[in-house]
Amino acid sequence: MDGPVVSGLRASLRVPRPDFEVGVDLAADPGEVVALVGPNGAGKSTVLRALAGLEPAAGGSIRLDGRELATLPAHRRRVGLVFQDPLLFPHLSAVDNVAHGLRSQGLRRRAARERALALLRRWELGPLADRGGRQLSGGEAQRVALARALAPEPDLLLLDEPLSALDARTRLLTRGELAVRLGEFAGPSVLVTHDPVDAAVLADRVVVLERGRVVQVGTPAEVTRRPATDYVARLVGLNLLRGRAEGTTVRCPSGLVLTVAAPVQGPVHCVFRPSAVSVFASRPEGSPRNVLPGVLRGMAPHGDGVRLDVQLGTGDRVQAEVTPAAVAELRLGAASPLWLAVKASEIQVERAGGPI
Ligand SMILES: Nc1ncnc2c1ncn2[C@@H]1O[C@H](COP(=O)(O)OP(=O)(O)OP(=O)(O)O)[C@@H](O)[C@H]1O
Repeated sequence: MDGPVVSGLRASLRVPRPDFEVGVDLAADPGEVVALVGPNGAGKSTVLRALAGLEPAAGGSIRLDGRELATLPAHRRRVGLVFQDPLLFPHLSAVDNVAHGLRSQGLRRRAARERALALLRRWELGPLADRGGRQLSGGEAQRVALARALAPEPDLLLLDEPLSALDARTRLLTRGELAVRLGEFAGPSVLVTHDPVDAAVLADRVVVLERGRVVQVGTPAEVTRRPATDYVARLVGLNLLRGRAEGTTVRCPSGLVLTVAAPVQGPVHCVFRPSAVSVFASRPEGSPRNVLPGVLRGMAPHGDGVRLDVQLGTGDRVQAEVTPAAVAELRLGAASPLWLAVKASEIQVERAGGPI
């Protein structure tokens, strides 16, 4: 007898590659965003392509809301796909690109166009609707590609480096929009990325792959605090604090208040590198920076420096990176009280998807 239907994605994949076999178990609940990260050639795209049905798997299963996808051809899997290249049809307008996916589901031309247009308008992309694929900027094209993937209301969304072809400013804006869309999407999403900020800001859970194997799974905060390998430590070594912005003030649920350089409104993630955190034994004087009292909870070598795990008075955890000489000078030991300082200009502010 079959067991109860498990909603979400439960995949167990085996795909042979020239140097190794990709063997990955992957789970994603409805509404959950799982980031697949790892070095070049680790097998991330292979996993995504196997889920989509674009790569023949040697074995295993892909269960989505209790349905078995592994035996279905790609077009019957109800999977939305977004790649690094938006891959829009250049001879079709933005609205017809979005309508294309709906038509392949059997919707008539007019109905598909109407639904596509309604979606573009809802996403404030209405003014782009009649532009051809070639008349869109990289960021615009990627937003239209996301609309095309989500318009048919897929059961699973797969994104392969969706932001990596964009320049830094466009990436920031598009990432904010993606965060909102992922927050609205009811199904599971799997996101392949090289960018630790993407993983930190967009993902509920991070799965780290190395040479075709899962080496770590956890929330961005867990993986940051206890990286399983040096690669993971380098990749995810970022501080991430969620809060609500009003101008240049960000208030976190813990009571922590941060000052940032650029004014924003609404739910945000504040991201900063451990190397941007200065550490003092006593409160630094006359500084316009964020000055935060805390207690040392852990210390580990990291490259040429030392990574400190500090618990703030508000309970939030912050990683700081200092030189071994500074550790000696500050006389740091277990539970040492200390002060952290972070310049407002060092804090990258990213729009978050959900309410805070
Ligand atoms: N179509 C293919 N046939 C055979 N081997 C492939 C194929 N595509 C990729 N490979 C090899 O499989 C391994 C995994 O590649 P894959 O593209 O999945 O890695 P990745 O983690 O996505 O890498 P990157 O971050 O560089 O995109 C690599 O060794 C790659 O050279």
